[in-house]
Amino acid sequence: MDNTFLAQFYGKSQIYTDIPNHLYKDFNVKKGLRNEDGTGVLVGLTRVADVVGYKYDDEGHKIDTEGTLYFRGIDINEIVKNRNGLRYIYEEACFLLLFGYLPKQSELDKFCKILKDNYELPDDFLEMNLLRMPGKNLMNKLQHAILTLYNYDEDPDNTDVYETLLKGVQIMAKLPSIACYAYQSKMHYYEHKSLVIHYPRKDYSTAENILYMLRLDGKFSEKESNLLDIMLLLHADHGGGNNSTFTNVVISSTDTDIYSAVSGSIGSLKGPRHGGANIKVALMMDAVISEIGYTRDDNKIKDIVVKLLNKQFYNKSGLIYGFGHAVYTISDPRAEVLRHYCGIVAREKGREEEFEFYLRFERIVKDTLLEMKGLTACANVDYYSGFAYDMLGIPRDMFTPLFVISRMVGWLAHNLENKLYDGRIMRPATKYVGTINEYIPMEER
Ligand SMILES: CC(=O)SCCNC(=O)CCNC(=O)[C@H](O)C(C)(C)COP(=O)(O)OP(=O)(O)OC[C@H]1O[C@@H](n2cnc3c(N)ncnc32)[C@H](O)[C@@H]1OP(=O)(O)O
Ligand SMILES: O=C([O-])CC(=O)C(=O)O
Repeated sequence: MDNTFLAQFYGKSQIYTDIPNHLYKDFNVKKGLRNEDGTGVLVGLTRVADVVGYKYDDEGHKIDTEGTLYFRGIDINEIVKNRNGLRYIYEEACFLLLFGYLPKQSELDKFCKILKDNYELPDDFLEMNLLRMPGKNLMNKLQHAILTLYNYDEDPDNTDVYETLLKGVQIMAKLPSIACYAYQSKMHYYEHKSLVIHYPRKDYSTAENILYMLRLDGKFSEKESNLLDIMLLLHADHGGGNNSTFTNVVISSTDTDIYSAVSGSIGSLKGPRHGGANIKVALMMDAVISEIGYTRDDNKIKDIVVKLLNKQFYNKSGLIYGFGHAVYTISDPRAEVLRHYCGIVAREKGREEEFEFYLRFERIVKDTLLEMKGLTACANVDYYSGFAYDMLGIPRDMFTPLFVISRMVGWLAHNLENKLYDGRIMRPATKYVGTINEYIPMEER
């Protein structure tokens, strides 16, 4: 495509289209839907999850606190701590998020059975949509696959709340197979690897099936599936304000089908400032480690951190992926859990040197962000998740798709809540700040 003219039009357009930055302040526009103090503009009420990173003192000043994440009022740390050998901790969290209470064993069994009965994909779906049409990016492929599921639904445009629950649970159950097969298909087509297709097993949990479907020999240890189960739990929801969940609710508020809304959420989660940060962290750490190795020299690490912030290294975005958060400043509770597990697994797998480097890098990034940008920022969930997945032998292509598998339940829970208790089409306003112009006939321009 010859872009010369487009470049010329684009260059000329800026005289006509420019919006001076001060106007945002003049009209009190909340850029990024944020208040002056960085907190999010209130756009809804929820009882699904609470993301706590600050409180207000008596004078109304924002005070940063350690991060806490509650699912239906229960601290996620309590869920992780009380695991007690349960194989279905993620499924238990799904029940909790969807129905608001902790299931009795019999209720959890019934819920898991519904998921298991829906694990498999419709006839010909695997062949027609995944094997014959491999995708070079799994997130885009997931969007495509979800939109295609619409065609297999007899009543896809039914947006009734209960129907949405049924459809959503079916999507949740099928996502692990879709993602794993999309990965296998990509590897086979683009990398000429052997095509591995294991059908999901009904005696396996979501976490177990993912490991089973990804591995050639289908084998995994209990420790590995336990860690993945916890990771799925940690990613399952993050309140109504995170970009992909908000996207879901915005799209659904038009009363469109759930397949369109989920596809939109996947598009949002792919972004490197959101869920896609987990791949960026892995790539950034590759670049850092190949430059300075697992050095214990803080100065060398600081130099590279400064270069990252000054847009002189890696992708020159100026961002350090895996750090910072819209709500958490002092700590992201999910990163705390993951750091703990990464330490344990790294020792078992002989990867202590790498883990210690991650710890040092984390400390220096935090100090440098404060020093250079005045920003109190912590490692977020995406900083340690890739390292953990890597130790589980999970390929990078699957990092963000795993987030989708896990977060689907959060999207669904907020979608249902919004349908039940808000239900109005989302329609904020923008202020026109251009001029009013005459239409000039062609011969006079
Ligand atoms: C699952 C998740 O979505 S967790 C988040 C995953 N994303 C990442 O890890 C990407 C890196 N982090 C970021 O881009 C940001 O911290 C976000 C998107 C997570 C949050 O963004 P915001 O809430 O807008 O950031 P915040 O208001 O705290 O940032 C203020 C300033 O600090 C900068 N900043 C924030 N995080 C970082 C970072 N990781 N590296 C460098 N600078 C940063 C911002 O660019 C901004 O600078 P500016 O005023 O010069 O433009
Ligand atoms: O809350 C956010 O903005 C991003 C996040 O951590 C998540 O969605 O898990």
